[in-house]
Amino acid sequence: MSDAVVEVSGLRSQFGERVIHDDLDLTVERGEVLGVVGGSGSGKTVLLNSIIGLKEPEGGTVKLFGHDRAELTKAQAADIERRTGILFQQGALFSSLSVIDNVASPLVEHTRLPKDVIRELAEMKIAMVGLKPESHHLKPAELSGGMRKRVGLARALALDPELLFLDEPTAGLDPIGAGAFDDLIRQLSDDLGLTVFMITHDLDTLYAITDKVAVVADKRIVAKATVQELEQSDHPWIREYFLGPRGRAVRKAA
Ligand SMILES: Nc1ncnc2c1ncn2[C@@H]1O[C@H](COP(=O)(O)OP(=O)(O)OP(=O)(O)O)[C@@H](O)[C@H]1O
Repeated sequence: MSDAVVEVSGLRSQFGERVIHDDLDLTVERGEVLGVVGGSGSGKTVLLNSIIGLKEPEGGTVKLFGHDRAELTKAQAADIERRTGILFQQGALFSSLSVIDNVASPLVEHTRLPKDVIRELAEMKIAMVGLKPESHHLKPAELSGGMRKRVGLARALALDPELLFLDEPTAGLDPIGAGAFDDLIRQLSDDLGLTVFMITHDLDTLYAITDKVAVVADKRIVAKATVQELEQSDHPWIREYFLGPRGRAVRKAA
């Protein structure tokens, strides 16, 4: 039996007349770290939004943990929300809340745990992403971009999700910060068995931590394979991406 955590079949997405996805299929297996790449405007974020329920598909089905999104009961929707963590591109932190309150917010919303337990759990998550206790009382505006991403990740992990969505997690980080963030995600996946769906433009990330890479082009997923397999692809966009100058530089360094 397949152990798919995400199953997208025949997805059609449109804005007015404009078709973004047409008959798109994608499966994400349990425990997999999947990179999602594609040209600018190819529909990666729209795909993410369709999977997490921020965009209603115009056709096809999206299943999470075996449940069709279109047929969820309220209880199932809440259960899926609890089992899913999301790190948006800009971190999407609450600017008026401190680091610890940001990380605690999903616990406050989704559990009835006592305050001190919530605090302890939030502190654990903050430590897990490599931030020091001194950061607890800082506000998002007082943090560097890399720290903000870590806080966003700690918040995404607050409810111990099985499935984590990341939208360009290393964008805006310097190469050393990005490398450290990659290592952290891989380690979390290995230690906690997390399934990761990660949109990225970062070739270093793809080579360093993904099990498979899905390529969005021509309104569908044109390939889902390892980076080594994609290097052999005949698809023009994939060839340019992996075998162009940037791809060559990354492979040389690897
Ligand atoms: N709310 C919206 N209304 C109309 N068009 C939209 C909307 N959201 C996205 N689009 C269009 O859908 C297409 C896909 O957008 P999407 O953000 O998914 O691209 P992307 O692959 O994530 O790009 P990038 O790598 O540049 O972030 C784009 O052409 C965009 O203009």
